Amino acid sequence: MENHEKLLAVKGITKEFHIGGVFTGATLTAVHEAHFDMEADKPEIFTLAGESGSGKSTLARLILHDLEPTQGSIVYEGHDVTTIKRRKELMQFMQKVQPIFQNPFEAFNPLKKVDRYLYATAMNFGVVKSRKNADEVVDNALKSVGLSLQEVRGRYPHELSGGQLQRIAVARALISQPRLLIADEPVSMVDASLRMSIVNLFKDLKDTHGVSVIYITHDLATAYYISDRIAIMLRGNIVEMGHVEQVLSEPLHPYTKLLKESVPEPTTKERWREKIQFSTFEVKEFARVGCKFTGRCPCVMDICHKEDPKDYVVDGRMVKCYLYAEK
Ligand SMILES: Nc1ncnc2c1ncn2[C@@H]1O[C@H](COP(=O)(O)OP(=O)(O)OP(=O)(O)O)[C@@H](O)[C@H]1O
Repeated sequence: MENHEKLLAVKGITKEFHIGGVFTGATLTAVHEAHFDMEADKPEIFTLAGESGSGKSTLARLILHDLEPTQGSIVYEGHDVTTIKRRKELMQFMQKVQPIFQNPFEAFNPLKKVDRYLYATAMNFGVVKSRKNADEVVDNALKSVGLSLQEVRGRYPHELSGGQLQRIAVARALISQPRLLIADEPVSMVDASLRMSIVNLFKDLKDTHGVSVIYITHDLATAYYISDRIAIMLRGNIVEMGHVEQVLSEPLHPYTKLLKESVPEPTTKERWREKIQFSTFEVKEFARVGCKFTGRCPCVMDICHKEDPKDYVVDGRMVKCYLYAEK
């Protein structure tokens, strides 16, 4: 693929799901007109954060071409991913944009030696012509995640820790030399004591290998620690987006403020507290006209019930809230 200014441009992407029965069903907008860019010449860690059901995974699946959008486009290095039809194009795209999943134990068959996955990936993407030539490629990928082929060769998943397995999953993703990793809650199933090393690994991949990462999490503490920018999602909408320091130190959207307050101060003991669940609000909030946060917002105004707020730019960050509408 050629060089382009933007690595990724998400343009007004929307995904609706039909829920319930044929006659009694409803439409749930899991992602609503999301847009953001990532620069090609400036690797970054971009976090999508928000409570459960805010649309983070749906947005990730849309970018990965795993779901078809209802509306909008996703442009990777100048190519609209949403129009990919041919397998060859899909393989070229997958080579450059790789997913990392939440549960490393599910990513590997317990009856299969883990190195086989790495060799198969090298072959499938045509990185090497034969398995005989793959040792160096596999070893290099493992070394980028702090392991080696010698340590991993011939071992089954149960012989490795969750942290090691997640590293191997990252190594596997690196074999095709991707420019973008999409990591959906990559540390939440990993033992607490090993999480920081995985989080640091993403930072290291960005700094030393120029790999950009879309990091999806509930956890604002790790988001703060590794991200360059952050987008806060609420019921399918990106409600605040900007530099992580700015958004999390001085949040503007009342929802970002609430999320921040739900997280304890990042003492080493408590920083990993995970889920922020508000699931009883979920269905009501998705169906709400106007801002989805009106039922919980301490600053709610009449206008908020009537129409979706626009994206306002305040001090270089985007915030979707009438409090910041130009007077
Ligand atoms: N295939 C589907 N059919 C119907 N509804 C779906 C489907 N996939 C997701 N949803 C709904 O879309 C909304 C957003 O879900 P999504 O998984 O993207 O949120 P999330 O922020 O990633 O949550 P979590 O952190 O719990 O994974 C939820 O209400 C979910 O139930």
